Amino acid sequence: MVLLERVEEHDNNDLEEAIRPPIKNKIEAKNIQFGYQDVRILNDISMDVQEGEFLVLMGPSGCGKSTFLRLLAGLEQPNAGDITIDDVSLQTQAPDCGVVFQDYSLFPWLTARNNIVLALKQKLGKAKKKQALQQLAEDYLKLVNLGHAITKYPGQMSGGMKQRAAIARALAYGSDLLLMDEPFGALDPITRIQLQDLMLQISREQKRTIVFVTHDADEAIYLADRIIMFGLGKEGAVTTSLEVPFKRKTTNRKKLLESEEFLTFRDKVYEVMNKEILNQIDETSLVTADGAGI
Ligand SMILES: Nc1ncnc2c1ncn2[C@@H]1O[C@H](COP(=O)(O)OP(=O)(O)OP(=O)(O)O)[C@@H](O)[C@H]1O
Repeated sequence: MVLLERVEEHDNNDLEEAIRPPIKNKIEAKNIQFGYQDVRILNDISMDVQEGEFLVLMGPSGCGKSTFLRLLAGLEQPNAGDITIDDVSLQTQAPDCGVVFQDYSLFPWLTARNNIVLALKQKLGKAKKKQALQQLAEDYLKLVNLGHAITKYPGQMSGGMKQRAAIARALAYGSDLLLMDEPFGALDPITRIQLQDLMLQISREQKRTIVFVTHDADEAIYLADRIIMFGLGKEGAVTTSLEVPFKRKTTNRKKLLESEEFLTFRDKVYEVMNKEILNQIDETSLVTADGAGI
């Protein structure tokens, strides 16, 4: 726990307390319903996320994955049902979570370090020593291998670097939960692989609870302890849970992706995905312009 050791050096109990990684962070969503006006998006969704679990959400476009993340982040309230973290309802206490989207969302006028210092200030309030916050921000940037870029502005960084900085900021900001909505969707394949490995390292070393949305089955299987597939039921989203049946990979990535167990499980994921997609097409697309079936 490099960061904690470093914080202890700062001799600042408040700061240490505030950024200490979580001890518990079990999430439970029970009978969640959510919609906009008359349109039902989520229908009776129940699931849990275990402490330290890497949960991946998949499913066809528009089925409500991002909406569900927004509920987990406390940005929207369910119309019915409840979400709790360690038995505390999000209706009574907002979650302490960091969020990473596809589009980096860094402040362009701040350096990488100051983007994180700002997040730490928002989290910790004022009256924290500036030097301690800067040091901590640098430590988070080193954690994501950006130690060489602490004074760079977003405009001077590649997409991969910006996304690393966004991950560092989310880690600094949220300690209960890390929510990631297609965070690597805009990156080239090599950078994407590097950041997947970074996320596995973070998940392993920091024991964060992570909920991650992707459309990429290989990425999902490589990262997840469990995959929850959203599908479009008649009344809104329904889910299927798929436990990844092999242990987290300290092994060689290429070997893993070519292994029998990986390929067999991928077939199963595709089967569920295809079923959901075909259901959606049945209900929406197989109709000609004059309303007749094809
Ligand atoms: N602010 C809003 N007002 C009305 N409808 C919305 C709003 N935001 C999202 N929706 C609708 O809610 C549904 C679910 O959207 P959401 O973004 O959660 O899906 P998704 O599964 O994340 O899709 P994708 O994979 O394409 O990102 C969609 O039909 C979308 O049009």
